[in-house]
Amino acid sequence: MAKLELLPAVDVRDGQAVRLVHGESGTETSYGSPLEAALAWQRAGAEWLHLVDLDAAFGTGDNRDLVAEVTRAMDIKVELSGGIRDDASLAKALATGCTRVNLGTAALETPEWVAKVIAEHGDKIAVGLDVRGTTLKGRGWTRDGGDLYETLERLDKEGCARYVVTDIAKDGTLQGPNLELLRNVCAATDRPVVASGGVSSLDDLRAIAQLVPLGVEGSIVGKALYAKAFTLEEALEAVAE
Ligand SMILES: O=C(O)c1ccccc1N[C@@H]1O[C@H](COP(=O)(O)O)[C@@H](O)[C@H]1O
Repeated sequence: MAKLELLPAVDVRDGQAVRLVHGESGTETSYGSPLEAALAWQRAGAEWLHLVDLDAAFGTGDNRDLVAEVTRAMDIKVELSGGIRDDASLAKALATGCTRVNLGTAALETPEWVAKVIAEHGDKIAVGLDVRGTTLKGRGWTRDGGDLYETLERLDKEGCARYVVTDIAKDGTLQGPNLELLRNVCAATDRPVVASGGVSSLDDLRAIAQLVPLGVEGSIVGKALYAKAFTLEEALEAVAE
């Protein structure tokens, strides 16, 4: 059985590595330098980094130069997201050397552009399906963007390579992942799925790893690592079993 990939997260707001609760602006807990956080995950054995420019996602400015610096400093694969919504922001993101980008709002608001960049860049493009219930959310998770399964069907037809599925109700809460949502999305698409939101324990990661045969390829881990619920080394060992 393929191993579950783990993607430790570094979310950047106002130049700092932060965690939010339910993705809500104003709930930030700060964890210092994004570069130091990213290097710490790399030293601990991460093969991937999930790097988010939260200001760009919220429309409160951006940390583009900083996330580019962090990406360039990494020897590991980087999934870059936040505010990648047009040709200029996509070109800048891809120029960092990241392995892939994750598009959120654009997939909801400018579907023609997303279809075009999927056709041009293939698996360098993932789409983030950030949901409350089955309603997609864009613009810093503040604006409704349509139905999850209708959008998934459209993106599948356009050749989208993979999806990053976040249950907003779980994100940053340490309440455990939404396994039912992950199972439902895997049943609706044959593309790989990266799970996001709610991981609180090594048992949560083992439960997500059980979904690998269904199509779950990886899991983002954020708050649990920063809150020291377990170490990244322990997490990597747990999913290697
Ligand atoms: O990751 C978060 O906590 C988060 C919170 C609120 C908004 C967005 C968040 N994350 C990432 O942002 C991108 C979406 O950015 P955009 O809509 O394309 O500008 C999404 O991929 C999430 O990874």
